[in-house]
Amino acid sequence: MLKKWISKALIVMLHPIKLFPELSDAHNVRYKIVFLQNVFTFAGFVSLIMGVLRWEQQPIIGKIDVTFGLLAFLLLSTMQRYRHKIELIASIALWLCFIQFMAVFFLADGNNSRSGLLLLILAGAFYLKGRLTGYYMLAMIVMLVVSNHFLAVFDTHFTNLDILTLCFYLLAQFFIIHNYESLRETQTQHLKTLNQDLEALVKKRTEQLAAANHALELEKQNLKKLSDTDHLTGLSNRHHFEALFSQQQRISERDTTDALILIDIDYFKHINDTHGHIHGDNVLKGIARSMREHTRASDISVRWGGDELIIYAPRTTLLQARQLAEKLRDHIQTLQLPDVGTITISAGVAVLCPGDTFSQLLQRADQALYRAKQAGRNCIQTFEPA
Ligand SMILES: Nc1nc2c(ncn2[C@@H]2O[C@H](COP(=O)(O)OP(=O)(O)OP(=O)(O)O)[C@@H](O)[C@H]2O)c(=O)[nH]1
Repeated sequence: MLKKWISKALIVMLHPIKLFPELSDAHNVRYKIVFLQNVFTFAGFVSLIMGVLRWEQQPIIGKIDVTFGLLAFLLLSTMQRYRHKIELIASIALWLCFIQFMAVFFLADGNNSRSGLLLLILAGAFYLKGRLTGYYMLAMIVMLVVSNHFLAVFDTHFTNLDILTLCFYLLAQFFIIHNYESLRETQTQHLKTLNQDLEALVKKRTEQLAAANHALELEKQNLKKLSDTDHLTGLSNRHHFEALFSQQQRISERDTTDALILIDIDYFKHINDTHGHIHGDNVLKGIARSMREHTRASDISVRWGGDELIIYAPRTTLLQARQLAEKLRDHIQTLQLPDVGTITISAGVAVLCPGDTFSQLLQRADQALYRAKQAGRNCIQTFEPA
């Protein structure tokens, strides 16, 4: 039963969270470690020296001092290994000091300065564990000192005046530290508020920046699309195709057959001259639309310049490309364009051979197109590889 109570009391005393709920403050950990290192070193040496000096005259106090001196060094080395347990170590240190100083206060004789020790514990309690623990300590010290004085459990040889003076000292120190702690807490709270405001501002600015970045990125993509697109037909422009072609060429080097269909509108000059440029533009747009409708997503439809258009069809054989061109030609001649009526196209088809340059491929398609025009227009010709 007694064992159970002792262990319960120990747990309550040593567990900083249970006894001192307001105190665990991560920001103070570093300062507490430095503080405790100093305290343990200093208290260790002082207790050992005092213990040796008192050993002869006051053996009990001498032994207590030596014991606590050794404990201080033990705690010092423990703290190096268990820095993350700083709150627990601080609690242990506080209670050990409390026991040692109270023991010295009650058991040592003829030395009035021992009451000064009690002021030290109070300061340590405030510093290590905050205001609440400071209040507890003050209450315990005053209660123990006053009740011992009246009950005379230990004969301390203090007079009534001595005890009254000590209580005043303790109260004076309490007010000083209490005011200091209140001020510090207010400042900490103020800093926390400032920090929160700053964090909120940074978050807001970050979001604004992200939104601006997103808008910029969209604008960039838009501009890129505009610079890659022929504004009349909406097809890729020559510049974009030339840039793309270098990538397609790399694909063709990996044993694939790519085809190029070079399309030219028949008698386009005549259409322009007869119906005007606006109608000529509409013809170009109509053919571009047909090209988009008849090609796959992987094909690239390009306005090469003037009335010349290109379909670049990756992984397509000469036969397949010819069929595509025929289908397109067939479709276009069935279109009935307002005011213009029927139009036709001619096309030359060639395939990319390994190691080809773009101009070689284009040249072959152009030769085939020339033959289509020579053959009377509205037809497809292919350039058969040797
Ligand atoms: N409406 C319009 N016409 C253009 C545009 N670009 C070029 N052209 C005209 O397209 C015509 C191209 O004609 P040519 O290539 O000489 O020959 P064609 O009349 O098509 O005759 P063939 O190709 O031999 O059947 C020229 O009159 C150019 O002025 C454009 O953006 N809009």
